[in-house]
Amino acid sequence: MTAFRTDLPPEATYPERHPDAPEPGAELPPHYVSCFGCGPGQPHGLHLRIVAGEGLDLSATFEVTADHQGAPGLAHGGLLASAMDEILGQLGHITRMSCVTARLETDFRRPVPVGSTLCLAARVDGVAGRKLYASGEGHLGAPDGPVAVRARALFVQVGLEHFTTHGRPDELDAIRRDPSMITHIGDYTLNP
Ligand SMILES: CCCCC/C=C\C/C=C\C/C=C\C/C=C\CCCC(=O)SCCNC(=O)CCNC(=O)[C@H](O)C(C)(C)COP(=O)(O)OP(=O)(O)OC[C@H]1O[C@@H](n2cnc3c(N)ncnc32)[C@H](O)[C@@H]1OP(=O)(O)O
Repeated sequence: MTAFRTDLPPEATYPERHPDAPEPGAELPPHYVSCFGCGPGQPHGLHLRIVAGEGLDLSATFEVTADHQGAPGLAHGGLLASAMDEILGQLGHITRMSCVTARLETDFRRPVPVGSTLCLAARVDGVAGRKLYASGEGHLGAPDGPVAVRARALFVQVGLEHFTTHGRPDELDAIRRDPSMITHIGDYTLNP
């Protein structure tokens, strides 16, 4: 049988919920105000509002609008993958690991009509060193509705230098002027 690169390795462990993780039921702050997935200051974004679960899990709703079309009246698959990337990536808030997506696998199981609400769920499956394994689904209409999209991902923990080395100076300078544009996870310090 084929082993997928997001299969949990044998050395993976299941981490504790971090004591500084958002309270169960709390809405997560956007990690960056201009993020396409969660940023309130991003006019073209998905504006996902993500809520912490009891354990190493998150939920969110994605209102699918005419702006999200691929085929007429149907959501674009790439945007559905983006929504899954966002909620899976935000699991770093629960483990306090600042991560970037290394691999994202997506199964599209049903078409998602414009006007539908997609109820997203995501959970940590395990951690191995810097690697965080996660999976999730998007349910049509309700949290127990039919599964329209399923995703598994591997995230890799990175330090602040990942962003300061690769990010565009204009945006980095704007954050230095107004650090409230980002939410710190883990060991980020902007002005060491
Ligand atoms: C002042 C500014 C501050 C800004 C901060 C603001 C916000 C913070 C932002 C994000 C974090 C917060 C929340 C996230 C929320 C939303 C989700 C959206 C997330 C994204 O949308 S993020 C964009 C897309 N994302 C990328 O832009 C990544 C590009 N990429 C790289 O930057 C490198 O590629 C990296 C870092 C991934 C690894 O590079 P590296 O050099 O550090 O480490 P290396 O290559 O050794 O990999 C280590 C181990 O992972 C294994 N591994 C790696 N890749 C694999 C693959 N594809 N499949 C299977 N295994 C893989 C290796 O095999 C090895 O495994 P082993 O340790 O067992 O050998």
